[in-house]
Amino acid sequence: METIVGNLTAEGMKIGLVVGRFNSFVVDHLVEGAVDTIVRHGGDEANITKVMVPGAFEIPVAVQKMAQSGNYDAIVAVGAVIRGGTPHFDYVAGECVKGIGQVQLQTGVPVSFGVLTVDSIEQAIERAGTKAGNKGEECTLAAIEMVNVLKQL
Ligand SMILES: Nc1c(NC[C@H](O)[C@H](O)[C@H](O)CO)[nH]c(=O)[nH]c1=O
Ligand SMILES: CC(=O)[C@@H](O)COP(=O)(O)O
Repeated sequence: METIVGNLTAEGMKIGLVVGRFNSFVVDHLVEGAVDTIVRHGGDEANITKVMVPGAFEIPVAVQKMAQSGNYDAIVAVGAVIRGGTPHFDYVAGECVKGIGQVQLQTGVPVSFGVLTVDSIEQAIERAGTKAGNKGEECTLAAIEMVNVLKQL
């Protein structure tokens, strides 16, 4: 049986980082985790292109344009959607994840989902570098691995 596994070296990779600015007090830590992960795995910070958009709803269109450019080996999307008192959360989070998934399949460019979808600020803080890890770090590792997996297919 042949098993294909992607290693976690980011050497030579050009990575797009699309950042939903909403809830920046949390998202800034996701960005830190993403950049730190790329550098710690052999990537060059000079090869990261960070794009700021207003919120999670705008992430997919920026991801799409970057993926279609052919200039990036992978794209990492980070943001934080925190549930409020109305159904708005469902629409924002739903469109974000659907759009990102569509771009990945349409372009073949690995796009990792590092957008927190949480019920409280506390849950967001826990997943932005405290007791539940850093979603920016996790999704960046996934992006790096997928670049190295897809190269072998
Ligand atoms: N409530 C959150 C938003 N809302 C803003 C939308 O993402 C979008 O920017 C606006 O509807 C204009 O099109 N965005 C988040 O990223 N996180 C939230 O909790
Ligand atoms: C995710 C959201 O859009 C949310 O933060 C908005 O809060 P609300 O539902 O109370 O308007």
